[in-house]
Amino acid sequence: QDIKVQPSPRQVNVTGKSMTIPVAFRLVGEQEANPHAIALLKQFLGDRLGTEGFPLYVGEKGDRAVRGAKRLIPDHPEGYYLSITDKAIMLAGNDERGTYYAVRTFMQLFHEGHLPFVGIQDYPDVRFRGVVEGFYGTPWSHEARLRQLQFYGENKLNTYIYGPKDDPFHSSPNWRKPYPAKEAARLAELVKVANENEVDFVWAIHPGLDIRWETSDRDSLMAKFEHMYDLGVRSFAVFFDDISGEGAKADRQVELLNYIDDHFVQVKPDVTPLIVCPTEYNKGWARPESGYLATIGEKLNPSVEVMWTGDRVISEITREGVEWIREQIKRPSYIWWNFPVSDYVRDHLLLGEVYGNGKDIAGSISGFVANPMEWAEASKLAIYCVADYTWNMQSYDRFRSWYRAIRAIMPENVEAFTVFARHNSDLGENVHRFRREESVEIQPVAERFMKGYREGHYDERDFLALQDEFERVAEAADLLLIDRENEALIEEITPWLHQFKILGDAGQEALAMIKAGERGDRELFLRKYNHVKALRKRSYELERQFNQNPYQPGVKTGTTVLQPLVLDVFTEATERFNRQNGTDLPLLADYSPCKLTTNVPQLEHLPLQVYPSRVHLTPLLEVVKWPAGGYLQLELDDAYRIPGTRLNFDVKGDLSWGVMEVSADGETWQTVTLTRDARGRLNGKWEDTPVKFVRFTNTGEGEQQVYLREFYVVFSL
Ligand SMILES: CC(=O)N[C@@H]1[C@@H](O)[C@H](O)C(CO)=C[C@H]1N
Repeated sequence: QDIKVQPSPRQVNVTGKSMTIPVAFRLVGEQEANPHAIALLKQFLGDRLGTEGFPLYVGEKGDRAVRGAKRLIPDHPEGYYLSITDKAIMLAGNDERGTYYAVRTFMQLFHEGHLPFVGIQDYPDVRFRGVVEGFYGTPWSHEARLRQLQFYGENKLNTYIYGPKDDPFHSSPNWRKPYPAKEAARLAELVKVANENEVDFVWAIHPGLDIRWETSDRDSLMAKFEHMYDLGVRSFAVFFDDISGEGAKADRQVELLNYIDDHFVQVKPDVTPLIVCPTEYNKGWARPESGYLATIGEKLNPSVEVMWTGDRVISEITREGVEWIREQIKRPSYIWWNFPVSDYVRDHLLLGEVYGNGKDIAGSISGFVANPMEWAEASKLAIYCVADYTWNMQSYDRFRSWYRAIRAIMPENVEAFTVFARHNSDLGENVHRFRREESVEIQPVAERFMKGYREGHYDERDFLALQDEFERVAEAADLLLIDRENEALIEEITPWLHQFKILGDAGQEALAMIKAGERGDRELFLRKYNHVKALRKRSYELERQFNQNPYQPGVKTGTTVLQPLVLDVFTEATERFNRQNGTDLPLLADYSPCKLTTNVPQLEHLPLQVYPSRVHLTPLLEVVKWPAGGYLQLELDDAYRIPGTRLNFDVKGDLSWGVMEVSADGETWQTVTLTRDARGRLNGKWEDTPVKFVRFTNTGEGEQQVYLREFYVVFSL
C-alpha cells in the first residue's frame, strides 16, 4: 500500500507485506536515545511499550542499540533510518532530532491495526524550516502558540521565530526592558514545549525604530538577550526591517551584530547561529549605490544568518533570486517567506495552496520560514504545505499537499472545508500586487455562463453547475459553523463563514431571478430580487461588525469569482426585467468611484477603501520612500464640501517638506494648513470651498522616509 507520511520521505522501500500491530514492544536503547524521542514513543504506545515483546531499537548513530544500522543512516543533519521487518523495528537518527523524526514517521505508519514492512532513509532539504510570527496585528495567543509548536513537531518543522511586530517588548518602546513576570513565565513555557517538539524557539528583537548607536543601547540589548537566555531561549534574531533613519545604517547594524555574535552567541555553549533580518530585505529595495548589502556581505561575521523575502516584499522565491542574493551577502540566504501573512489584506483569509517557489533552491538557502496570518489555526493549511515543501522539494506536489493538509486539520469535515478554502484563497487588490488562484474549478463555468447569458443562450448544464456550487457553499458554511473538532479554528473563521453562507444563498437566489424572469413570473422575480438585496445588506452589516481594524476592516470571501458572478447575474437579470416590464428597479449600490494618482513608486497600486461618505487610503506597513516632487492625489467623483481631511505620517519632525492642497477643478489649487490633533494626527483646514481633488506633494529638496499610516477624506457631513 502506498505509504502516507508527512512530510513526504525521501527514500522509501516497501515490501508490500505488513504485520498486525504487536501487542507489546520491547524498547531497546532508552538510556542513550534522545529523551524527547523516547517520551514521544511512550506517550504514543502507552503501556504497550515495556521490557517484553516485539523488539524496538531506538537511538542515534553510534548508540549500541542501533549499531547494526550504522551504514544505512543518511549522513545529513536530522536524517534518520527507519526499518520495520518481521524481526524488529529500528528507529535510528543521524542525530538526536533525526531520532525524533524517525519516531514521528513511525507513528504515521500505524494504519488500521497494521504496520507495513518498510525501509525508509530520510532527511530534510532545508536546514532551518518553520514559521516566523512576524506580522503586524494582534499577536498569537499563548494557547495558539502552544498548539503551533505541537503542530511543528508533528510536521518536522524545527524553527519558530518569535517576532510579533505589535509586541512592545519585542519592538519599541520596551525592547530594552525584561518581560513582566507573567509574560516571562509564558515564554519559558513556550521554550519548554518547543524543546519537547524538537523546535528551536528563536526570540527576535526589533530595536531599529529608536536604537541609539551607543554602548548604553548595546548593553540594553545584551541584557535583554541574557534575560531571554535565563528563560531558556537558545536561539536569537535581530530584525532591522521596516525602519528608517539612524537604525537603518548598515555599518552600525553590522558592528552591533558582530558584537552580539562575538560576545554572546560564540561564548555561550549552546546558542544556535544568530539570525538578522536586514533593512534591505528584498531585491526591490536593494540599492547598489547604498552599499547596504555589500556591507553585510563583506563585514558581517560569516556565522550570522541573513534573512530575505525574495525579489519583493511579498514574492515567490526563485532559484535566480536566491542565487543573486547569495552573491550579495556572501552566504546562503535564510528565507522569510511572506505567505500566508495577511496583515496587508486583513479582510481576506488565505487558505489556498502553497505554490510558486522553486524546487531547485535548496542549495542556496539555509532556512525557509513562513510569515503566517494572525489567525493561527487557519494558517496551518499553508504551514503544513511549507513543511512538505521544505523537507522534500523535488517530490512536492501543491495539490496533494493541500488536500492532505485539509484532511489533517479538519478530518471530520474535509469536503466542507475544501469548498470553503477553495473560495477563500485570493488576496484581492493590494499594494504588493501579490495574488493567488481562487475558485479555480468553477471559474471557467462562471465565465462561460455569463457570456452565454448575456448573449441570450446559456448552457443549462452550466446553470446547474453554478447552482450546485452555490448550494455547496451554503452547506459548507453551515456544516463548519457547527463543527466542534477544532473549535479554535472555527472561532477564527466564523465571520467569514457567515459571509460565506450569505454568498451561497445570494448566488442561488440570483440564479433563481433568471428563471423567474424567463417564465415572466413577476411576483417570483420581485421576491428573489428583494431577497438578494436583503442578503447584500446583511453582508455589508457583517462587514462593519466583524474584524474591524485600521487597515482593511471587514470580511471578504469569494472575491475573485463568486462575488462578482452574483453581482453580474443580479445586474443582468434586473436590467432585463426592467426592459421587459418598463420598471426601473435599482441595481445594487456601488460606491462612488474615486481615483488615486501618484508618482511615488510604493504608492502606485494602493487600493482605496471607499465608503458611502469617506474614502480611505489603505495604510502601508513599510517605510515609504517619498522622492522630492513626489505627490499623492485623491480625485473624488464630484466636488464636495469637505469638513476635513486627515493625513497621518508617523514622521518625528514636521511636514515642512511637503504641502497639502485642494482644488475644485484640478487647475487652481489652494494650500491647506495642517494642524495636529491631540492624538498627533494631522487635520487639514481651508476656507469653505467645494473640493474634488486633494493632494500632498514633497516640495522639499530630498527624499523623505515616512510611514503613511492614514490618509482619508470625509466628503460629506
Ligand atoms: C521582513 C518583512 O517582511 N517585514 C514586514 C513583515 O513584518 C510584514 O508582516 C510584511 C507583510 O505585510 C511585510 C514586511 N513589511
